[in-house]
Amino acid sequence: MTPPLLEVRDLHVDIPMPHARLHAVRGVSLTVGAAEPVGLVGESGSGKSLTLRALLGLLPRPARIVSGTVLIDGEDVTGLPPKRLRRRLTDTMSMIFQDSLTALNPVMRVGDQIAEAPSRKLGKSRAEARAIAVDLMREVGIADPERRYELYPHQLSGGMRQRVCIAIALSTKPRLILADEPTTALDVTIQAQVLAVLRQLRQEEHVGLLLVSHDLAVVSQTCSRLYVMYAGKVVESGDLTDLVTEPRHPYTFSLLRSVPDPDRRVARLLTIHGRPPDLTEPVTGCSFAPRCPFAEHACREGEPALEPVGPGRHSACRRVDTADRWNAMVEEEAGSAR
Ligand SMILES: Nc1ncnc2c1ncn2[C@@H]1O[C@H](COP(=O)(O)OP(=O)(O)OP(=O)(O)O)[C@@H](O)[C@H]1O
Repeated sequence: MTPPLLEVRDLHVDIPMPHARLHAVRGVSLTVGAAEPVGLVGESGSGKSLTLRALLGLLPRPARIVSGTVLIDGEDVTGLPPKRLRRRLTDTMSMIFQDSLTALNPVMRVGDQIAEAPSRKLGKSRAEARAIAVDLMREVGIADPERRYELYPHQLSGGMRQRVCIAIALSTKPRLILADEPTTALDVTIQAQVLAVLRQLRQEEHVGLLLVSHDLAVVSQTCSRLYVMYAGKVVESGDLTDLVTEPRHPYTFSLLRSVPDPDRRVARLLTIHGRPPDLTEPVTGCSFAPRCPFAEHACREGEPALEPVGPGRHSACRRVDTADRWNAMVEEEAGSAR
């Protein structure tokens, strides 16, 4: 069997604080296949960005990787000397950030920023690098690329700037793009256009995608497989359609039921009360139990591991129940509260 393009095993990231240590990523494992679009979802602070940034050695200070293994095409690259490791990672992956304005150099023409990697890393002449940049601009849907090549970031709209960032990410010919909330700063129409560009890259250029978002709608439009993160851990994973139609973890269920769905018969939206646990303290029991509408006494004892719950499906819930039953319980409770 072909190994996945990227495999992460048991990644732990800590953030030393003045009087404590925040265990922000607590044993995340995931895989992304060649040309596969994979989503990483969860609410703010669940450790999605740190997971993504750790992969490219772009952790913000003072966060640091405590342990974990990264495999590319089945080869463990973690033990490579730092320079070779960096090379291997950046040859395979590039990253797109949420804020295109800070990601771009404000005093450099956008075209030159796209042409930089082809000329510096791929050894192309100025003219060749320029031609590559213009092609990339066209590929990501920037009309009139020759003219726009000359513009500075502030002269472009947010959507156009994000396209420039995608073109820069593509300029090193990566096999995988890591995208951290790439559309969060954009309005809905532009968001849809940028997501369409990412989908098209996968289909036409066979570039894999690991997309981080707090927004289930965004990942649902773009990805075929999902990892759901909560309090620094993956609590559920599986095929998008299965996971959305039949969630197997109450956190995923609650996320799905907290947004309006025109296809759903039940009208009531679920609010996830409370806050995630303080990860400077040891987690005892299921980290979601204090907020879980279905938690039992046993859920507060020992943190449940991520276990297989079906073909390609994993869930870290002791009470692997059906969404139908959960829906019925929520409706029943709503009924008795009325
Ligand atoms: N540079 C930093 N210094 C201190 N704490 C940090 C730093 N970066 C992240 N954290 C903390 O680490 C935890 C995980 O952060 P992370 O950015 O990965 O979350 P996230 O799921 O991507 O959410 P968001 O979308 O809000 O960034 C959070 O509690 C966050 O406050």
